[in-house]
Amino acid sequence: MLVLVINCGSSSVKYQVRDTEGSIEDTQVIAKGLIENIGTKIPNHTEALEIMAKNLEEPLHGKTIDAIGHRVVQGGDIFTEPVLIDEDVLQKIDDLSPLAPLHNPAHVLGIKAATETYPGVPQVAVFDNAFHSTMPEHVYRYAVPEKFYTDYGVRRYGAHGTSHDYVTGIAAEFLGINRDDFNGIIAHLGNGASITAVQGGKCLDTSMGYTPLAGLVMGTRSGDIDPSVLTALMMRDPELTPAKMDHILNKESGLLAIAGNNDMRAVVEAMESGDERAKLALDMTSYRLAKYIGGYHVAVGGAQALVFTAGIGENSSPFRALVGERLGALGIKLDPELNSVRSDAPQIISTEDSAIPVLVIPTNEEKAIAEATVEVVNS
Ligand SMILES: Nc1ncnc2c1ncn2[C@@H]1O[C@H](COP(=O)(O)OP(=O)(O)O)[C@@H](O)[C@H]1O
Ligand SMILES: CC(=O)OP(=O)(O)O
Ligand SMILES: [Mg+2]
Repeated sequence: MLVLVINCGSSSVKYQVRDTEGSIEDTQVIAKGLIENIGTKIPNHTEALEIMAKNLEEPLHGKTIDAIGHRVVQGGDIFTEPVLIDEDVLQKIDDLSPLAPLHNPAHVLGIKAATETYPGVPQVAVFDNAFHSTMPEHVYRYAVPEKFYTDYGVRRYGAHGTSHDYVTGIAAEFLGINRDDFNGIIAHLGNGASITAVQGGKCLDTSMGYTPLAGLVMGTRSGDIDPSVLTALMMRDPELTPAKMDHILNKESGLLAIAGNNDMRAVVEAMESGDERAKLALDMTSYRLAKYIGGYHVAVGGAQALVFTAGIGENSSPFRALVGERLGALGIKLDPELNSVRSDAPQIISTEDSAIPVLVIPTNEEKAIAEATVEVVNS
């Protein structure tokens, strides 16, 4: 079966075609690509998907796509497993946009565009929040009046779950631990970044919340902030509308606000050449992450491993080293030599006498989405 996996972000589309060859477990990549600058150089997602379809013509050699799997960040309380997309599902994904304002509107456009480009091909939505649906109530609830929860669904949902789930499975296997017995901490550090406390192979807690704005300091997102900052600023300046505030916290904050750049490579380079703002940004980012690691170590009753994944987690040894330096109290020690090796396979980067192993595991959301898509279409 040929599965097209589409990850529509707010300004980009990542896609992959995978041949499942009858095997759900081991899909092969036939073609992949990334289309950026949607909203600036490319007007909208419809045109982006037209470009994608053109790019795919040659690698597909006239073969047809059998199914399409979409990454969808937010399914709220409605979707906690992959579903076949119909009008009703599409409407619900759209209705959930306040819970993922950067992502869900883009997914809706992507699904509509794919329906036009590939009419009649079954489409499946695979939700980022699904893996986090096992969080207990005392973890996912906020200490605010109950009606916010009952009437408006205000609670922690989490994101990047497809990645956290996939990496959890690989980590347990790599360590030779039965997944159901595995307690670990998974740090998915990309443009958006989140960390998950895994207990018994399931999600116990995660740093993203009602929306993907919460938790860690990210490329352009603030992460955790005292909510009074928002109300105080908005009361002081009438020009600061909720939409503007949302934009500032999601798009103009994080590394970009402190260091003047949202790309980890550039920020590390700036720090190495003595830039004080870059150093502050990296101190803030690594400190926040280390604090979460300490908290989640306690939450899971002692993690058996700490895992780094995604763009920054897999590639930035300097950033991992900064985090590692803050974990001495837990007896966690990185091996500088192992940490400097770039590998496409799972690897250990901690010393032999580190209290727990620290791993780098390349994530593969597309593979997981393709597998889930095949399962839904076949069932
Ligand atoms: N070699 C590298 N060194 C440091 N950071 C990197 C490297 N390659 C990618 N990154 C970081 O990874 C981020 C993108 O991660 P990724 O997981 O692809 O994010 P997303 O899926 O949210 O687009 C970039 O913002 C960049 O800072
Ligand atoms: C949920 C989220 O933050 O996703 P991304 O990292 O792709 O922006
Ligand atoms: Mg990503």
